[in-house]
Amino acid sequence: MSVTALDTTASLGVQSLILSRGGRVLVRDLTFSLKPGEALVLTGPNGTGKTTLLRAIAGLVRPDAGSITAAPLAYLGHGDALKSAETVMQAMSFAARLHGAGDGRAALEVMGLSALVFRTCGQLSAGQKRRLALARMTLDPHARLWLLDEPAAPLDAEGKALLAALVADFRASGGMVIAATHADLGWSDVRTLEMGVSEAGT
Ligand SMILES: Nc1ncnc2c1ncn2[C@@H]1O[C@H](COP(=O)(O)OP(=O)(O)OP(=O)(O)O)[C@@H](O)[C@H]1O
Repeated sequence: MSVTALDTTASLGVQSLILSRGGRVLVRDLTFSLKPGEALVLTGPNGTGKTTLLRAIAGLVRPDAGSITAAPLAYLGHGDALKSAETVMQAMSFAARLHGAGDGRAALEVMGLSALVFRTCGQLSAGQKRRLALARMTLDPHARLWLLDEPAAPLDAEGKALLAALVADFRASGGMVIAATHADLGWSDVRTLEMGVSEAGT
């Protein structure tokens, strides 16, 4: 098991960022920073670059210009990246072993999935898959920044509350969160960046 001291000084810095896709500039001269414990919610109409910005911060999209300095991060995209034939327990225990984080049962319980450990991922509902993907993401003890793309889209009211609690706990431990969403996530004390209207950050 690996033990790493929590680096609560790690942060995120985005400087003079320009991002374009398909010949269209989506993000023009964006500068912002996040400190430990802070959360930023990306909003805005379809196609305005929320996913692109998250992917750029994750290092999956190359910026046209500018710089991004990010703390160790975990990225959860639109898809849940689960293998249909694996059971819930297999999906969790593989990730748990990878991160030296026990067997993952505690994280399953937090997301209300304890009764489903022997079900295959392919048999889960959309909301159950999302809960599992979120539970699995929490197993990475090194991540100081969570990048969440539409994290609550298939979640019911209870799932949304569990996600909000997960995020609040993570922030309380110095974690940072950026989430793209069309829904009201109900998180307290968040900053908002509306894409496609003003790309000026703080
Ligand atoms: N690989 C690509 N090649 C060309 N254009 C792309 C590519 N990926 C995304 N785009 C375009 O970039 C724009 C921004 O897409 P993005 O997915 O970042 O938007 P979004 O704000 O997350 O949208 P939504 O609210 O629908 O999730 C869209 O017009 C999309 O068609």
